[in-house]
Amino acid sequence: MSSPASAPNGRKVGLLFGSFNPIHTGHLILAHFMATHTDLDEVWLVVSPQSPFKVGQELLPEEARLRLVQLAIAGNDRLRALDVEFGMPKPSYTIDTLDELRRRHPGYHFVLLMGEDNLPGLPRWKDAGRILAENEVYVYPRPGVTPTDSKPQPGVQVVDAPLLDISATYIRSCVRAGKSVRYLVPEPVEQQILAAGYWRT
Ligand SMILES: Nc1ncnc2c1ncn2[C@@H]1O[C@H](COP(=O)(O)OP(=O)(O)OP(=O)(O)O)[C@@H](O)[C@H]1O
Ligand SMILES: O=C(O)c1ccc[n+]([C@@H]2O[C@H](COP(=O)([O-])O)[C@@H](O)[C@H]2O)c1
Repeated sequence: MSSPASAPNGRKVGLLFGSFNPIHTGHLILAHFMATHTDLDEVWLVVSPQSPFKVGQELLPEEARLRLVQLAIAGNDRLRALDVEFGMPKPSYTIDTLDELRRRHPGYHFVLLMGEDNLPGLPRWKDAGRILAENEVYVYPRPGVTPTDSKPQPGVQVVDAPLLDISATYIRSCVRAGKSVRYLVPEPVEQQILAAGYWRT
């Protein structure tokens, strides 16, 4: 990946925005891969209280989702969990958070990360033109996305990485059915899901 022109001193940080309902091994492999196989120094996982595209869908409270993210990334000094959107208006518009993070961390060079399934919908995001003009986007491939769904765009790079057919939807369906999610989520996340009775009660 090319070096940024605008990061003379700052660290290059990837931002993975998500509902994380719950975080799973797909997110973790994506985040760690980006932090270690690209020019990024670290990856921050930004927990969104309310995705504009998932209004009305079942969501654990944001604090519970953040806790699961914190449990999942404990001990990985390349990854960090962010609750910056908790105090911002809902739904959670990524352009507003990018502006807020740039205000808070002027020395950092941010890169937007996403799974390939999000790419076709990106033109419909708030201020999509500005998002693409102001940010590099690194995309992790995802099963089920056909190449015609994601047209090449300047500043958008799809990394070459192992496909991970894991989704939060699938994790929730397993938990609801009383099936094990061992290895699909980290062990502390599984324990917390079971202890709290998420999607069971
Ligand atoms: N298995 C995966 N492969 C590649 N990208 C992924 C994968 N799982 C999640 N992502 C990406 O992580 C980001 C956050 O995803 P999100 O929290 O919505 O998880 P999800 O598994 O897609 O959830 P759900 O199944 O509830 O829609 C998005 O950019 C999404 O594309
Ligand atoms: O800013 C937008 O318009 C926008 C539209 C759709 C999704 N997003 C963000 O993208 C992230 C992943 O969204 P989703 O719907 O795949 O969970 C989440 O953080 C959302 O807030 C942002």
